[in-house]
Order: sequence, then structure tokens, then C-alpha cells
Amino acid sequence: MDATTFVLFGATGDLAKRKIYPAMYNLFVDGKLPQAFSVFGLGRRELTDEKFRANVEHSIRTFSRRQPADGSSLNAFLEAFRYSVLDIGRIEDYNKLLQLVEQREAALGADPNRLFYLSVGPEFFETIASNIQASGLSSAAGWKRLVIEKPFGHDLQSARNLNKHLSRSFTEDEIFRIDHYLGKPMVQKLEILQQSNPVLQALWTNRHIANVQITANETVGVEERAGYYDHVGAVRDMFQNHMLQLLMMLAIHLPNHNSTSDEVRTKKKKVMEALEPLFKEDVAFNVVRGQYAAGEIQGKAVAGYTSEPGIAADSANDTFIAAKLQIDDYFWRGVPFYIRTGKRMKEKSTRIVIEFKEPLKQSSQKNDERRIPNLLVFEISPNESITLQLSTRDPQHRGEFKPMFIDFRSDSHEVPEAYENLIGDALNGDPTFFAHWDEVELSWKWVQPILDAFTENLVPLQTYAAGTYGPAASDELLARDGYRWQFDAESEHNIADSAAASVGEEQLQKVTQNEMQIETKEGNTYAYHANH
Ligand SMILES: NC(=O)C1=CN([C@@H]2O[C@H](COP(=O)(O)OP(=O)(O)OC[C@H]3O[C@@H](n4cnc5c(N)ncnc54)[C@H](OP(=O)(O)O)[C@@H]3O)[C@@H](O)[C@H]2O)C=CC1
Ligand SMILES: O=C1O[C@H](COP(=O)(O)O)[C@@H](O)[C@H](O)[C@H]1O
Repeated sequence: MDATTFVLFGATGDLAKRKIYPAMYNLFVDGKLPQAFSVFGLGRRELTDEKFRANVEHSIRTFSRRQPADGSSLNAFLEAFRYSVLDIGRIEDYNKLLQLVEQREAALGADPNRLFYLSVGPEFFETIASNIQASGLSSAAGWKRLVIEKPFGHDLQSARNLNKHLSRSFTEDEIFRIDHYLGKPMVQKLEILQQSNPVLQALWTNRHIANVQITANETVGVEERAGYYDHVGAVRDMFQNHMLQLLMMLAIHLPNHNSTSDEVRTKKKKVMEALEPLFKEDVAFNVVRGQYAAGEIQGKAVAGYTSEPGIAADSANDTFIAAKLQIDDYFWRGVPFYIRTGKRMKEKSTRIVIEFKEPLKQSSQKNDERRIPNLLVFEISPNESITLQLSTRDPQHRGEFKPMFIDFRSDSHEVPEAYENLIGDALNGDPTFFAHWDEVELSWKWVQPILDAFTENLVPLQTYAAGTYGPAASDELLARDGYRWQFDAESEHNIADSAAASVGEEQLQKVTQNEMQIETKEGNTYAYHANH
């Protein structure tokens, strides 16, 4: 891997502490950092190198999925870290930084490849990019990359302005826009699973798929981010970026060979271009806008959104959004995609559910409660799993339809954090799992009528009690088409619970992480296995 100087703006901030340092440490343990590697942490606070390293160590000990086995390997890692005071608006600080960086590169005999990571508020992105260029930090003979955190713009116009500004200092190939959902291992697996699996390839069309449901539910509320969140809401915070990226990753059809990042991006762009546009007048019919009221989560009473510290009592900000989208192309025409995301929901779960069409009509009513749909479920977080729910019934006795589950679960300790994948890719110069400008622009373009409709109050703000699955209107959005949200905690998503529910608790013989056996009253044994 190329020698790299990692220049971290916002080195004293929350993201660096909770995500970036632990991710770097895990890359180091896995031997995925360059041999010649230096980190320059930047912030206004006065810190010595020693204090900075102690802070980094603390963050690793608190947040890393792996703990240092011995001091010497941790010290070898920390040796790469240096701190420099820098005020983003002061060009002199960049000039001073350039000297320090050059000295370090000379000491290591390393090529001047520089990765600039902007872990600061979005109001600073343009100034930093300009000052990096003006100071000469980016004009050395090596490569330069700009890794930029979200949010990328506040609406379509501001995103375009930001991109125009950044492109004065960095080319598109040099800009790595982080969307941490793209770093989640299960999201990355979507691409590989589809490419290497003829079963999935054959199923991935409107001939077999009835609808797709994409959920990102959180139990947390606004936390300490009132100032930021009350201006963005669920639509900007989650929907425009993470949720639409999940949609793109699910809906792309890739060629039968290892795709290049250009191929992936081109196909993702095609998905966005084929999304049926939503007109402002139609938003109320296709989009549900919600805000949490007081309620209870896991037995604990929680406040409503407008009673949260820093939120105005009359705030109409959305903490929940659900929407129906349609992709008008050969593969997906006629398949509704339902997307929802919300705070203070009943459970933390990010998942994609594919509901297949029913070959056997069990009932003339699509939304008959007894119906057992065939589902493929990608559980993205907090735990990773892939579950195939098959509708079946005992062939001898021709009883009721029952679900049968084939379930794969990953060992959570072995699963890398999203930031590990993304920082590793940025160091390698692989842009596959970063958001290209075309995707970002098309996402904002699609979302803009929703923003306008919310601003003009064309969509009623529905309240939902904290600890639920959102407003009733979210269920109605699907019920209208004869569907319902699948796999919520109170439905069949726990393999053990659901197996017990389907055959009777006393018959459940054995459930391990990857294997389950059920013996029915008739003496039939069903074994369900996870396939590694
Ligand atoms: N925290 C999170 O979980 C997530 C954050 N993000 C994004 O990451 C970015 C950083 O967020 P977060 O770490 O939470 O923010 P914090 O407020 O915790 O940290 C901000 C950082 O910016 C530095 N900073 C602020 N003003 C200046 C200045 N004028 N000159 C130099 N440095 C400055 C601060 O350093 P100092 O005070 O020492 O000057 C601090 O290191 C944001 O874009 C956010 O949207 C994205 C996803 C999740
Ligand atoms: O980007 C964001 O994501 C988090 C949710 O991320 P997850 O990895 O825990 O699913 C969300 O809480 C936050 O509001 C948003 O800015």
C-alpha cells in the first residue's frame, strides 16, 4: 500500500473518538495500514502529541471492537500520531502544517501521498478545501484525496454549490463522500451475493418480487444533537443519503464478473435515473411524515420530541418518514419499494425485506392475516443475518401454511465496523463504496419535492408514540397495496421465537446460533441450517 499521510480535521471531535480511531486501530491489527503511515490530528484545542496519543488510546480502549493485547503493539500504532493546532479559517496554520508534514515524510523517506479527512461540521468543508489548495498541502508530487463526512448539502441547490466549490480544489476521482451505510458489511455483501449467486440473479426481477421493504429504525431520540437535527429531520438525516443508497445497492443489476467501481456507480446512477419522480402535489399520497410523542422504550418512559432539550415546543420537524417509490425500468416496473426510517421506534433494526410473489394463492385477499409470504431478509444491523422465510405446510396432513426459516448469522465480533471498511478503501483509493456526485445530485433531486411539500405543510405531521413502529399512516401506505411491513420484532424475525410460534414451544428441540431442529407432533423432524 502507498505511503500515506492522514490529515484529520476534527481530531478532537466525537466522530474521531467513537469511530475513526477505533477503525484505524482495527486496520492496523489486520495489517491493512501502509508501512509508512502518519496521522496529523488537527483542532483548535492545545494538545501535546503525548496528550493526543493518550486520547486516541482512550478512544480505542472505550470503543474498539478489539482490545490491545499488549502495550507494545498499541505503542507501535500510536507512534504514527501527531497533533497540530489549526484553526480552519487561518491559512498560516495550514502553512505551518505543510512544513510538519514535509518533515515527517522526509524522515520516513515516504512519497507525499496525502489523505485529508474532514470530520468537521459541513459549514467548514469549502474553506478547508480552498485552504488545502492555497497552502500547497495538496500540490506535492504524490496523490491527494479528500474524504468528506455528511451532510453533503441541505437541499439540491446547496449540494450543487458545495460540489462546485470542492471541485475547484479536488477532482471527482479525488473526492470520497462518506455514507457509512455503504461501509456496513451486509450492504457490501449485497453486491457480491447478487453477482456470485445464480439463484438470486434469477429472482431479482418483477416476475418474482412483489415488493421491497427497506427499514432503518432507531430507538434513540434526538440525543444531544438538537441544533443539527431540528434543521434536517429524518428526510435529510437518513432518507436522502443512507436509505436511497440502500435502495440503489439492492436494485442494481451487475454483470457476471467482478465489477469495477465505475460499473457499480454507473448502475447505481441508472437506478436513480429510473426512479419515478415524485411531484410536490403527490407527496402527501406517497410519503408519511411523523414525529414522536412521549412513550416507552424497553420499559423506560421517554419524552416526546418537542419536550427534548433544545427543541422548540412547536417544532414540526420530522423524526420519521415512510415513502413508496417505484423504479420504472425493465427489472423493477410494478414493484413498489417501501422505505421507512425513524427515531424512538420500538427496536433498533436496519433491514431489507424482499417479499416474493405468491405462486399458490392461499386466499383471494392479498392482506389476509393468515397469509405466509415467502421472504428474503437481509438484517444489516445491529446484527447481521440473512433469512429465507418459506411458506410451507405438512404435505401429509395438508394443514395450515407455516413459515420455515433458513437462517445465516454472522459472528458480530468478527464483523468489521463500517468505518474500517471505508477508511481502508479510501487508503487504497477504491471509491466503490463512496457516494459519487451523480448519485448525490440525483438523490437530492428526487427528495427536493418532499422538502418543498414539508416546508409548505402539504403533508400532515403524524405523531406516533415513542416505542412503536411509527404512525398508523405508515401501515396504511402498504395496506393500500395489500401488503404490510414484514419482520418487525412482534412478527417472525427471531428464528427461535418464530419457530416455536409456528410449531409449538414444546416441540422446539434445539436452537443454536446456526442450527435448529423442530420435531412436530406427527414425529417429523425439520432441520434448518445456516449456510456459511
Ligand atoms: N458524531 C457522529 O456520530 C457523526 C458525525 N458525522 C459528521 O462528522 C462531522 C464531525 O462530527 P462530530 O465529530 O460529531 O463533531 P464535533 O462537534 O464533536 O467535533 C467537531 C470537530 O471540529 C473541530 N473544529 C470545530 N471548529 C473548528 C475550527 N474553526 N477550526 C478547527 N477545528 C474546528 C473541533 O475541534 P476543536 O473544538 O478542538 O477546535 C472538533 O474536533 C460532521 O460533519 C458530522 O455531521 C457523521 C455521522 C455521524
Ligand atoms: O448518519 C446517521 O446515522 C445514525 C444511524 O446510524 P446506524 O449506523 O446506527 O444505523 C443516526 O442515528 C444519525 O442520526 C444519522 O446522522
